[in-house]
Amino acid sequence: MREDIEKYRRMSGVKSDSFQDLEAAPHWEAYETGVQHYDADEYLQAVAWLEESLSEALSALEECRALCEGPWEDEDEEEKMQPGLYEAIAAHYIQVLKCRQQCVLEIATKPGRISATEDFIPSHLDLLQFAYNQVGNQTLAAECAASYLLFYPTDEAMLEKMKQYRTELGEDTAVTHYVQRSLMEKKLIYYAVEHLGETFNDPVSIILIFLKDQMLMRRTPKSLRGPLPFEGIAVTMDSQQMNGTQRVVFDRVLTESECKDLLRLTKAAGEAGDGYRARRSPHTPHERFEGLTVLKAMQLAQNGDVEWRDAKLLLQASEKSRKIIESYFTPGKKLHFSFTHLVCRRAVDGEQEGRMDLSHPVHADNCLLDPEGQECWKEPPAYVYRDYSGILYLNDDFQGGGLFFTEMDTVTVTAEVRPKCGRLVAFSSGKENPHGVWAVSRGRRCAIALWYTHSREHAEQVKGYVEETNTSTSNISSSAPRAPNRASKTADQRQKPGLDRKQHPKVLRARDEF
Ligand SMILES: O=C(O)CCC(=O)C(=O)O
Ligand SMILES: [Fe+2]
Repeated sequence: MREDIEKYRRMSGVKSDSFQDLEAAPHWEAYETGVQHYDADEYLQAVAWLEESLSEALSALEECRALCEGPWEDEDEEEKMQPGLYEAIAAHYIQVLKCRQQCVLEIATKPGRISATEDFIPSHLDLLQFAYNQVGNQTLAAECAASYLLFYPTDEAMLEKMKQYRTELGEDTAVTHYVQRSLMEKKLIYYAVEHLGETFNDPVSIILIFLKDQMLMRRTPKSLRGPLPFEGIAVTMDSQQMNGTQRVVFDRVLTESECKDLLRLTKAAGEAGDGYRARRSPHTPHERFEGLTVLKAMQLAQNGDVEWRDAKLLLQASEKSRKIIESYFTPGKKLHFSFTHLVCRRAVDGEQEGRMDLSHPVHADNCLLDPEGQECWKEPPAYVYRDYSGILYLNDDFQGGGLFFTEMDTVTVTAEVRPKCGRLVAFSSGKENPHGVWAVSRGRRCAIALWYTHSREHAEQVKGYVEETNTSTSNISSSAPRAPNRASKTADQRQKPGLDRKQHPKVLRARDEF
């Protein structure tokens, strides 16, 4: 392509302005220039560029929205949705609304990237608010703060700033219009979800969190969490106690004897050598990995290499965890297995002295974490279809090996979980839950790592086995007594992992174990 362009350039009559970049996104160029000035503390220039970017972004949004009016994109859907005139009109209108909502993602996607930058519009307001304040324009700073609060009405830091501005406040009318219109569209779509059997995956959930909560509160005033499908399981820590969102720790999912049986199976896993794509030490040379998939366990059982009972127990434990996580996080919405892996990490003797690394570097399970850009790119090679993650621990007789959650910076630890037999930690697989594992410095740490998806296409192919064992799942440790609540860490107890404890790679990271 470059050569072609050079060839055209050499042709007589072709001028440089004859070349037009049809993919150009002026708001992105302005945004990046604005952010560069902002980072260099050049706030006057930052303000000019960011204002330009914001107004370009809003007009790109209008253009995109205008293109949503039009014929059906999906003819199959058209056929499906033709029961009557009113229904057809409603379905068409809902499609237009969904398309318009999608536009927010389109403008927030940097040319050349697949996934959108989260909070693109609000982040303009956040930066502008600070920059205006720096250049002494409190009125405009306050306007930006007020506009930002339209997106995040309860953001404490911004509310605090608003108090400080103590000035005659206005709101940026363009942004007010944008937010109100978006809210109205979401309300209509949600009406359709509730009454017309539509489904909707909100592309931008910021306003939605607020809106959906209000709507759900009306219907289910008490708790949004579903009841657990098994007796005897304790919720030891919830999201709030873990200083995050969509995180939970359950205890007593397995009994001591079930853990023992599963640990017996891990011995076979070590021998079978089915660890992380045959790499013995995918994350650190100081530990050896041994892994066993459900399918492999079944094959080994078929060959008589392991006990059927143990292989079945692996499947039952996985299915039990799936049911618990589904009913806790997504009551009424099916979660499929996406991948299940019985994994042990064994400290290599004589390799622990002066060790600085982690057993598993900080990562998110469905996106590529970019701590510097405070982004997590939901694009391949990440396993983007993973929606929830679970880890069911089997033992605690090892040193180190705690699971920890961090902020997006990958260094500020917000919660820690000490593995032990029967403890299941579960969390949503996205950027809200970066996590890692401290070095295992002595012994062998075993757990069943579980990933789940809402997407049927990405469901793990062990369905037949699951159905076969489904009826007996409820037998495993379903009547154990409840465990006592465990004290949680408060926000001010958050710690930064010391540099002596880990390395912080600065590059984009994919989960690289398979
Ligand atoms: O074993 C653990 O505690 C976490 C492992 C993990 O995060 C992963 O495999 O993605
Ligand atoms: Fe993970």
